[in-house]
Amino acid sequence: MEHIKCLIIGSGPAGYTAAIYAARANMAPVMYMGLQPGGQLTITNDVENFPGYPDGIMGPEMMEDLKKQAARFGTDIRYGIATAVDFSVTPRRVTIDETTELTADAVIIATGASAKWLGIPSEAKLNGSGVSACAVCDGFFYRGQEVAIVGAGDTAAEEATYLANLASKVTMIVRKGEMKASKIMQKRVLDNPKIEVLFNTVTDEILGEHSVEGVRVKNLLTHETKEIPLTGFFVAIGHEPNSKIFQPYLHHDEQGYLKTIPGTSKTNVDGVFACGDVQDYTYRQAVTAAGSGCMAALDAERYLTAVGIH
Ligand SMILES: Cc1cc2nc3c(=O)[nH]c(=O)nc-3n(C[C@H](O)[C@H](O)[C@H](O)COP(=O)(O)OP(=O)(O)OC[C@H]3O[C@@H](n4cnc5c(N)ncnc54)[C@H](O)[C@@H]3O)c2cc1C
Repeated sequence: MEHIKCLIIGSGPAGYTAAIYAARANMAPVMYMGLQPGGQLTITNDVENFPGYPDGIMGPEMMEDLKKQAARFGTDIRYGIATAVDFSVTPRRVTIDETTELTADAVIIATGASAKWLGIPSEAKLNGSGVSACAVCDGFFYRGQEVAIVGAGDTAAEEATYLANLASKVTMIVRKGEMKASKIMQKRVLDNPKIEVLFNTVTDEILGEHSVEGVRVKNLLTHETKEIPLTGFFVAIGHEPNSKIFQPYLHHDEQGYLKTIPGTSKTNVDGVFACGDVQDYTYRQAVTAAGSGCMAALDAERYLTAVGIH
């Protein structure tokens, strides 16, 4: 069975940053990239808020740069998905693609979180062309334009308020007769003159051939449909952290986000570290993921030194 000193699971900004630091610290990191090599940024176009790119950069290109940088220092980057773990034994045991067993002295989990989508065909067709699951990332592109946001929780309410600072009008589409968001967030939305909330309403179809031109919504009480012209369509119905296989061993919240000791990347299991969106319900940005990837590599290096593994 192969033994690895530092195993990194996931190849988003968190995983690659951890790999750069781990490789430069002589930790011989091995990375498994998972189903989505490069992570969430490979499904977006312009990234304009990652420091160091004054003219912005395409998401896939930025992830290719990160990959090259991690490889340059010797990271062993492999295709494969971690399908099972056993963190009750030392060294920690990980199964790749249900067949390959390996052991690792330190494990860095950087498996990210996946946005939940409505699942309608027009949403998939226009994803990245006006459809987005990240208001903080993409709201800027719709300055002075009309947008819609779907969702009813705190994140949707927060993102609607964020969008209202940029867009000329925000239509918030809420399936039920009330929001799930906290009372204070609801009030903030309802008091905002730039936000119109459509209760008991669902998205029938996002309109447009090559980019979003509008949305057709349906009122569930009256069954009436109407078309609203707009250019941006945001989905804020939640994220699912990719943490299922780790949950039997690692502390997590009710949504599955892994818990780390505040101010560190340490989980409740020695030698197992978590970074990026899989442990971050709050910020979920590339730069915060990268920052926590750096923390995970440094925490792993100090752990290996402390237990005498060189
Ligand atoms: C449409 C969109 C646009 C965005 N735009 C921006 C932006 O402009 N600026 C910004 O800062 N942020 C943006 N974000 C958010 C940003 O993409 C995330 O915060 C960031 O990618 C999180 O990085 P991560 O490394 O934690 O995880 P991810 O990028 O989610 O990567 C997770 C990695 O883990 C792998 N993985 C998962 N499970 C397994 C497994 N079992 N075994 C092995 N590997 C596994 C996946 O294959 C993937 O490589 C955007 C997000 C979306 C969806």
